Amino acid sequence: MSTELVIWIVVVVAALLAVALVTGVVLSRKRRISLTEPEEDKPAVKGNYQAGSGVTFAPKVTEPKPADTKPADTKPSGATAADAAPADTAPADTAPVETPVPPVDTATPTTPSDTAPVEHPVADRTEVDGQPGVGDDASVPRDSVKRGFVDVDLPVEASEIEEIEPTAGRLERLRGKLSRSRSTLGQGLLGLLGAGDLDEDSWTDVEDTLLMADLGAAVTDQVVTNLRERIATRGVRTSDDARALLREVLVEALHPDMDRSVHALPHSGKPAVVLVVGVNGVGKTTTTGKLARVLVADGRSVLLGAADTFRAAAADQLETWGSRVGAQTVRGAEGADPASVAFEAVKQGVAAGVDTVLVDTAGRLHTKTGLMDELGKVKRVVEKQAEVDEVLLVLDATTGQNGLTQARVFAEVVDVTGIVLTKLDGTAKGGIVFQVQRELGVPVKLVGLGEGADHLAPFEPAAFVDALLG
Ligand SMILES: Nc1nc2c(ncn2[C@@H]2O[C@H](COP(=O)(O)OP(=O)(O)OP(=O)(O)O)[C@@H](O)[C@H]2O)c(=O)[nH]1
Repeated sequence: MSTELVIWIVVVVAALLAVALVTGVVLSRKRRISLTEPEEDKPAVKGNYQAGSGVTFAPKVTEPKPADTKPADTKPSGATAADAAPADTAPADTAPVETPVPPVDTATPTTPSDTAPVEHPVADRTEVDGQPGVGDDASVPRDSVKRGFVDVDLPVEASEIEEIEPTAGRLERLRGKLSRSRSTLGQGLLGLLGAGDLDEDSWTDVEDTLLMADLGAAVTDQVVTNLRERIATRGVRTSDDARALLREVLVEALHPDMDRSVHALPHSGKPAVVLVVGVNGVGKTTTTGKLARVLVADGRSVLLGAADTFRAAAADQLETWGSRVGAQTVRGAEGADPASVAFEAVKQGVAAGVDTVLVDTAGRLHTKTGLMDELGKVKRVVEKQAEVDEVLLVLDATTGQNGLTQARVFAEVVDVTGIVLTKLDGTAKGGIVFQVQRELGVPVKLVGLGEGADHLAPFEPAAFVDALLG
């Protein structure tokens, strides 16, 4: 073999090696590029991941109370009829419970009609804590078929409270809530009066029934005297006659002519200011929230003042109500001077031109004179900004005589202009309504008939007596 041939062989081999080397490098690069391609697809995967964060697709659901009103755009696309109603649910004294829902792909919206929902293990799980369970994929595999929208059934409570009930006729609709008082007072009295001729013992039983229902001695005297007179002059032949007479006398005792309108509308270019006062736990914050809800439903703008700086949770609770109805809440630091918070709330309300400022005050014990003086200070300080139009004293109907004692002390400190009697649903002593009005000479304007957001009713004497008599 000649030297020249050897050289050619070496050159050819070297050339082949070079070609192989270049090909190997190119193939290796190509492989790397193909690995990066899924990275470019990541936005779709990322989209799914974000959807599962709970921000966009986690409607708040509260039990047993109303949840926050969320802007419409936070509702899951493809929401069900239940979703479509305002997510305004959530009890005030309970922090709203966030219920994550399974992630829904927003990157490529589809509808159930064009893409049949595809089963997904996470969606099927009942405990939807947002984390994959054993056997689940950590995320939706990229190559899996995209799911359509998932219909999420909200708890029944949530959809029930989502619609704001009109206030007119609420007492009639909620009359069932007075069943305990009806069975003791209404049915007891009807039974006695409908039994025919009444002897002294029967009248004593009538008196006892009225006293047991917390009408108090003075109102009981008045009712019995009126009943005896009218039965004597008109006569009672049927149970319907007895019912009509009893109704007449009880309605009269409730002074139906009293002005029960809540003074919560603006005047003189300034918002109306309503102070909500009462001792701890009677339902002030709840009532403030329910009232805000009613005002907003009537088209009024409301600002809430969380002047209960004594209990931090009260401000949170009020703020929750505020967010549910779209009302701003002004609050101070825990332990701050309640008067300064009330002052600031009214100042901001005036500046913002709202219709009503509702101030929830601290529920101080009436035995603590200094603290009660503080309430007087709240009123005086607020009045530097705007007139206080209404001071609503909230009383818990289940506390009976104790509630009356509280009422007297509050009436000494501030001019109470209206009474809200709460928790009438939980007592057989609905007769407290009669007594409290007589004691204070102030009308019961609103009654609380449950913990639900719409369980606040304007007080109407005739409807109340009808509910008691069944
Ligand atoms: N059944 C029933 N419960 C009510 C009613 N009104 C309020 N409540 C409940 O009473 C409890 C106390 O209500 P709050 O509004 O926190 O009372 P508060 O007076 O603001 O209490 P403090 O902030 O401690 O002064 C809550 O569990 C309410 O849900 C009512 O009309 N009926």
